[in-house]
Amino acid sequence: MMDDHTLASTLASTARDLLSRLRSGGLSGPEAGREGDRRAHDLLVELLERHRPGDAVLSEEGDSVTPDARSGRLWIIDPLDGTREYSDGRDDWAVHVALAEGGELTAGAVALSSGDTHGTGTPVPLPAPEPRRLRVAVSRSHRPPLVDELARVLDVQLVPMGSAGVKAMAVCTGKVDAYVHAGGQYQWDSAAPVAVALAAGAHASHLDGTPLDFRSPEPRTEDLLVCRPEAAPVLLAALAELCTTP
Ligand SMILES: Nc1ncnc2c1ncn2[C@@H]1O[C@H](COP(=O)(O)O)[C@@H](OP(=O)(O)O)[C@H]1O
Ligand SMILES: [Mg+2]
Repeated sequence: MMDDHTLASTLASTARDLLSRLRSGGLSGPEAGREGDRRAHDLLVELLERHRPGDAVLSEEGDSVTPDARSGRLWIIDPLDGTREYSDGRDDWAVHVALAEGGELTAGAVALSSGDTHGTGTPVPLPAPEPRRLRVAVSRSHRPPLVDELARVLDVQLVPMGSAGVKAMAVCTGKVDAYVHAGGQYQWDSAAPVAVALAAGAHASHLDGTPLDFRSPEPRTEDLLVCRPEAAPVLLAALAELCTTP
């Protein structure tokens, strides 16, 4: 039997490959987003039923889960993160598969459109820091005003891109130093990216530094910081200042 880390990576890669085939088969625009979301969800649910029949699943495209499921083994999946970018024919989309046990993230994988899959089974440590202006990944289409404020007070370079998984993996590969989001998101947007980033040695928390909660029955979350560990103190201090300044 595959262990949970291997299963998360295999499932994410399999759904990513399906999504890539759908698009290269000519699907585009809003129909690509709708079909991609649905087909990737159906595939992941079917594979989880086959490989982990006793486990619960929380998916962006599925139903809510019971409190019992929250205290046991719960797969938190986003079959297509960055649906807008996928529909637009861009490459900044990803598949997220994470496992939470009693609310603790214990495995996860993010499959990128490039063919790379980052997983907790084979975590790659963050590359050495580079002496440069801090780079912060930010949503293209849900850009929080707070990050423009952050760029002003800290003189950071903002790098817009789609998908929470793509942004968190950009921290893991050293393309950027941080990913900052505010204004809302869901547990399926952050669970796998956070599991992989933590395994690679990154910092992940709310913008006020409090831990993320994947046991909460409310799937909506407020904000997210994923960053290189040495960047966390300066970012958290600046964010605390901005959040208390009227
Ligand atoms: N303010 C907000 N409210 C709800 N969801 C949000 C949000 N901002 C971002 N998201 C979700 O977070 C994911 C990453 O967003 P972005 O690409 O803008 O960084 C997207 O998931 P989906 O593409 O799975 O819907 C998006 O819908
Ligand atoms: Mg998403």
